[in-house]
Amino acid sequence: MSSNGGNQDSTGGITLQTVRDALIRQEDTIVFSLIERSRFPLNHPAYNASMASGSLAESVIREIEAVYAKAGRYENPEEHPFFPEGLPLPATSPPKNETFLHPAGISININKDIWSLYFEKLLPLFVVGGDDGNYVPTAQSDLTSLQALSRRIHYGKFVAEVKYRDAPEDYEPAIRAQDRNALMKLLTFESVEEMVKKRVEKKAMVFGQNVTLGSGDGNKTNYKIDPSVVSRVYEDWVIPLTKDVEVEYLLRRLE
Ligand SMILES: O=C(O)C(=O)C[C@]1(C(=O)O)C=C[C@@H](O)C=C1
Repeated sequence: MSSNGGNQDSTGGITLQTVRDALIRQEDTIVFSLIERSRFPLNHPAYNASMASGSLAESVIREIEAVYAKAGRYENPEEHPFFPEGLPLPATSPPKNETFLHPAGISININKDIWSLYFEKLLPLFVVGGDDGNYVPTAQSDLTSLQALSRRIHYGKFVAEVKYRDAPEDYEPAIRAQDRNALMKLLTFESVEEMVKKRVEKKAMVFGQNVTLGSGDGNKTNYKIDPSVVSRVYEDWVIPLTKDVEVEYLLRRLE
């Protein structure tokens, strides 16, 4: 819980409200990162797998992740690499903090799905077509967005752990039966999802409005990315994938 101001010990202080607050704070990072990415056109050659070792985006991100791995970034249970295979070990061993999460769920990593979804479905929704040749800054911007989305989606582990600890008697029968549908039902709060979708749409309006000093065009509101697209990104992918992580985590909660 380090990135959002909640440095807790193994159990202390983490509640459904604090994990939801962390998700709300992460919305800011996601919305800003998508706005920043929209500065560049699609720049398809950056992620078209035409290079021997995959796309330019992939090779840049692999190198950056290797540096991060050496620095110990992925020792934090909130961080998940996109290319975990063959990463170097941390140069110095970080202090071993006891984690809040159940050990069997820590290794869940759905970044491969997030990666293909991001490039195939999400980018074309809010980025204009075209090619301005800025491939490396584009790849860097993609990584920032991907990490923000990945952190939020994998945060489902923390949400699931809190929900389980709050009511183990509700979750245990479904976990023992390995019943995904029952778990999905138990962890779903539709009214919360509605609020999330509305709030991210509003954030996209506030953070992405074009600011001018002239008084003449005050009623011509113009956003850097379409706020309804941000809401849709949450509705169609961010929330469902967070819930998938929650279910996967809970299925392993009694191992
Ligand atoms: O806040 C929760 O309870 C969550 O599990 C997070 C979340 C979300 O992804 O925003 C997912 C499932 C719930 O239905 C509501 C919201």
